[in-house]
Amino acid sequence: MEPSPDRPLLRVAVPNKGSLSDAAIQMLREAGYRQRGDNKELILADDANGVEFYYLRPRDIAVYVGEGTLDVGITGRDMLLDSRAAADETAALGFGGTRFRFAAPAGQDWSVERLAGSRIATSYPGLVGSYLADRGVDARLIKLDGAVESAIRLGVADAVADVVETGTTLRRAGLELFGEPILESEAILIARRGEVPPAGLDQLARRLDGVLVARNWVMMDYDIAAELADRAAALTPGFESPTVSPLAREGWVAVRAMVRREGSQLIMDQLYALGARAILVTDIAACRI
Ligand SMILES: Nc1ncnc2c1ncn2[C@@H]1O[C@H](COP(=O)(O)OP(=O)(O)OP(=O)(O)O)[C@@H](O)[C@H]1O
Ligand SMILES: O=P(O)(O)OC[C@H]1O[C@H](OP(=O)(O)OP(=O)(O)O)[C@H](O)[C@@H]1O
Ligand SMILES: [Mg+2]
Repeated sequence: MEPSPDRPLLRVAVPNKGSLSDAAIQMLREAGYRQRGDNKELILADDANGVEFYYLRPRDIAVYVGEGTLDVGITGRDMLLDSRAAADETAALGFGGTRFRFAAPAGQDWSVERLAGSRIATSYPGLVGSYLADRGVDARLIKLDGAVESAIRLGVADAVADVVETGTTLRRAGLELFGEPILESEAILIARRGEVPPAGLDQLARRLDGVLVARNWVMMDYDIAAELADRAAALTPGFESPTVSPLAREGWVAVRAMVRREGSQLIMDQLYALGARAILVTDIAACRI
C-alpha cells in the first residue's frame, strides 16, 4: 500500500525507556521502519511508510491509545490491564515475557486467601485490585513506583505483587512466590477499543508478524528419493505445504519447506536417518505470511 498524501500518518507509541524499549525499537527496525538514532528524540516521522512514532513511557502508552490521541502502541500486557484504558491487545510480540506474581517472606505459608486484611505493595494496583476483587479478597494496596521488593523489609507492606522475570530480585530480598501467577505478560500491540481499526494498522501488524515468523522459522532444503518424499514431507509439513521439485538425478526430488527454528536440528537428524541428503537450513530475512 502506497502511503497516500490524503491519509494521516498512523501514530504509533513506542516505549522510550525500560525493559521493552530496545527490543521494541529493534523489532520495528526489522519490520522496515525508521527509528530514532538518538534517545532524546521524542517524535520521528517515517513518511515513506506512512507512520509517525511517539516515544513515551510504557506505562503511559495505554492511556494515550485509550484516549484516542495515538492510534496504536507497544506496551506490556500487564501495563495495559493495570491502566484499565479503553484499549485492546491486537497482537502479542514475543518479547518482554514476564509473570506477575505475589511474594512474601520465605517460610510464612502465604496464600491468596490469607491476603485478606493485609497490606500489599505494588506498582500495579489496577491489575492486583481486579484480581483480588474477582476472588473476594479485601486487602489494602500500597502503591509504589518501583523497587517494591524492599517494601516488606521497610515495614510498609506484608506482601508484594510484582513483575518477575528471572526471580533474582525477589530471592535477593528473601522473598518467596506464592499463589498462581496473576498474569503471563509480554510486549503487545494495542489499539483503541471499539474503534474502526485505523488505516495502516493492518500493514503494521502484518510487518510485525513477518518479523516474528522470520525469527521463529527457518527455510529447510533437502534432496531425497522420490518414494520417500511423502514420509519426509510429514516431518516438514511447512507453513502451508512443502515445495517438491524434480532433480536431474532420476528418481530423486528436492524439497523446500519452512520449519520452526526450535527443533530444526532434530528434524535434520530425522531426515538424514530417512535418507535425505544435502540438508540445508537458511535464515529468513523477512516475510509476509
Ligand atoms: N526484566 C524485566 N523487569 C521488569 N519488567 C520487564 C522485564 N522484562 C520485561 N518487562 C516488562 O516491561 C514492562 C515494565 O517496563 P519498565 O521496567 O520499563 O517499567 P517501569 O518499571 O514502570 O519503569 P522503570 O523501571 O523505568 O521505572 C512490563 O510490561 C514488564 O512486564
Ligand atoms: O525477576 P527479575 O529478573 O529479578 O526481574 C524483575 C525485577 O525487574 C523489575 O524491576 P526494574 O528493574 O524495572 O526496577 P523497578 O522495580 O524500579 O521498576 C521488576 O519490578 C522486578 O523488580
Ligand atoms: Mg521496572
